[in-house]
Amino acid sequence: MRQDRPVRRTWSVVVPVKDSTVGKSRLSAYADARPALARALALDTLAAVAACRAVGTVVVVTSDDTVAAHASRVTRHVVVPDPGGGLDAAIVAGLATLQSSSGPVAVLTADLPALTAAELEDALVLAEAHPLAVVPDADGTGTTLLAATDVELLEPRFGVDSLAAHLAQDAASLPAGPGLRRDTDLPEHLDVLGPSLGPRTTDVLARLRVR
Ligand SMILES: Nc1nc2c(ncn2[C@@H]2O[C@H](COP(=O)(O)OP(=O)(O)OP(=O)(O)O)[C@@H](O)[C@H]2O)c(=O)[nH]1
Ligand SMILES: C=C(OP(=O)(O)O)C(=O)O
Repeated sequence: MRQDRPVRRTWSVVVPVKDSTVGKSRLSAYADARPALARALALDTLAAVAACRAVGTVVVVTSDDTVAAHASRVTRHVVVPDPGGGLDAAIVAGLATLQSSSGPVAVLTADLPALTAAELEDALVLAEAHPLAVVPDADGTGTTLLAATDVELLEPRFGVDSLAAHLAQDAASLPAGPGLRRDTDLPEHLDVLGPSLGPRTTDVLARLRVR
């Protein structure tokens, strides 16, 4: 039973969130609702992270005012301004706030609206056994979680074909639940997740339906 299992290690988790006014451009089929949807994806992801027993500090790297305001109100959350320069630069800025003494560190993308705290805990417990570990996205080419037992071991190579790049660093590939694997880049990814979507994403999509 997961609830009875003691959590052995507490992870710091870095979550990069692109400004919703420009992020999730591949969801442009949602037209003027895309920014609200991008924000909802991030807030549903962050809710699961905040509820995860294996997570201590959460570092949110963003220039999105709404997401930053939300994160700054949550205990154990730190907001780091997005330095510009893209995803890996944002992650590196988040990692720079942590030290070796911080313990194990993971990077999680913010487009996982069906993620559950239990799925994240399971992956982090598995990751304890490896210096570096990766969770492949549902397409089998990207990365949703990159985890290291020490911050010094983390060299993010997110973007196109990031799974191959992280495996080339000798990251162990971890099994994971569907909410942790299905990043939502395209409208059909939201359709696949359907009833598993978090409440904020579900709400945005429901409002669109009654328009
Ligand atoms: N802080 C920050 N986060 C980023 C940046 N680029 C991507 N991200 C985040 O990284 C995660 C994965 O990136 P993508 O799926 O490519 O997201 P995206 O760039 O918003 O989406 P597209 O415009 O459709 O490519 C998402 O949660 C984004 O919010 C960036 O430049 N800065
Ligand atoms: C950022 C990534 O991919 P995507 O743009 O497909 O979400 C990634 O998998 O590293």
